[in-house]
Amino acid sequence: MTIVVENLSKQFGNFKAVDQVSLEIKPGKLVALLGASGSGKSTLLRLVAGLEQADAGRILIAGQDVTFKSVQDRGIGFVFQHYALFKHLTVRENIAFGLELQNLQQGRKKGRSKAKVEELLDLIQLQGLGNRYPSQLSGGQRQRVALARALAIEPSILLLDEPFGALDAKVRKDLRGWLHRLHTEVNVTTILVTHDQEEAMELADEIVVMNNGKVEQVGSPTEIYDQPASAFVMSFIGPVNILPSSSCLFQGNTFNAVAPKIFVRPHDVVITTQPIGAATPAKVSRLVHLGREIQAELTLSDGQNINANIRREHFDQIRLELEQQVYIQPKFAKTFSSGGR
Ligand SMILES: Nc1ncnc2c1ncn2[C@@H]1O[C@H](COP(=O)(O)OP(=O)(O)OP(=O)(O)O)[C@@H](O)[C@H]1O
Repeated sequence: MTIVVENLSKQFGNFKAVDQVSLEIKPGKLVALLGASGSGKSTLLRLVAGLEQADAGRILIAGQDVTFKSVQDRGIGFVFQHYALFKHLTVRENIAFGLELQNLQQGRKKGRSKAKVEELLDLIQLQGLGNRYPSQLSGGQRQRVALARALAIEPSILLLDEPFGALDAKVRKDLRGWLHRLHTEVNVTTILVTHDQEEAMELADEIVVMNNGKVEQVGSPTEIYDQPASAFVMSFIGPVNILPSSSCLFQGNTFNAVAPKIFVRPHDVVITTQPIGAATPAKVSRLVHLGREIQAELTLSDGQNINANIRREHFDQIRLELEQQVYIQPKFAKTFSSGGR
């Protein structure tokens, strides 16, 4: 179902947590709200859920104005980082919980949930663990059960607030792959709140970058990375060197712009061991081995530091060493008219 948010605002005291946000989320898409802590992501999600009341603006779900509708009337499934499973219920009972409640409300017989619960156990790949209690599961398994519980009522929208936030990096990565497959299968319109840009890049059809309660940019992961709309987006998504335009790196090349700051991605810094063209001399001050890439910290003659990422094969060819003199050139650089806000 399409979700439309129009000029939505929410204040806590004098603090604008969500400030005139407008968005359109297309049916079946997975959209990530990405931003630093305190940027208003969770508040926006809670407004869509109906857990907070907006001060101004409207929320439309499938064309219906739900701004003043209760949580129950919005047909939404939630998974929060700290929204624990019921400890005294088994996995099966946890998944069935919302369904049983629905049966009760709609005057239907119990039992109806059985087949649905088995189907969901299949979907989350925990077929053998239906009779376990939450304390007998790993953190990743618990979050999968939480997702199955949210999906059980066949929500028209799924809202996920840092669903893998408390888990370690390896489990998070596995669950990301799993959530991607699950979303392709059930295809429910989903909003995912995360502060993890890798998670957003990997999972989302579209990313909404938030900053200070406002939307900085909406776009596909590629658009956000390759065509950042602002200095904030460029520095928030992916590593970047931010240098004054007076830096010696830009003398003698076309990147010497009028903007006060110039942004260069570490993989756009070309390193050679011999002087070529307008390349600037620099010294290797640190080498960090990141597996397939090596991060070289280089010091320019004006004392500025700049990071360059070098692919393993290239590194093996040029064989850099600490304190070595090299020559660097930006392959690509970007400026913003606001001057690096
Ligand atoms: N109930 C509340 N009362 C007062 N201030 C609040 C309340 N809820 C949120 N805030 C404030 O609103 C701002 C936005 O909070 P929100 O939780 O939406 O941010 P977030 O981007 O989700 O951050 P995080 O990633 O840390 O969860 C924060 O400064 C927060 O302190």
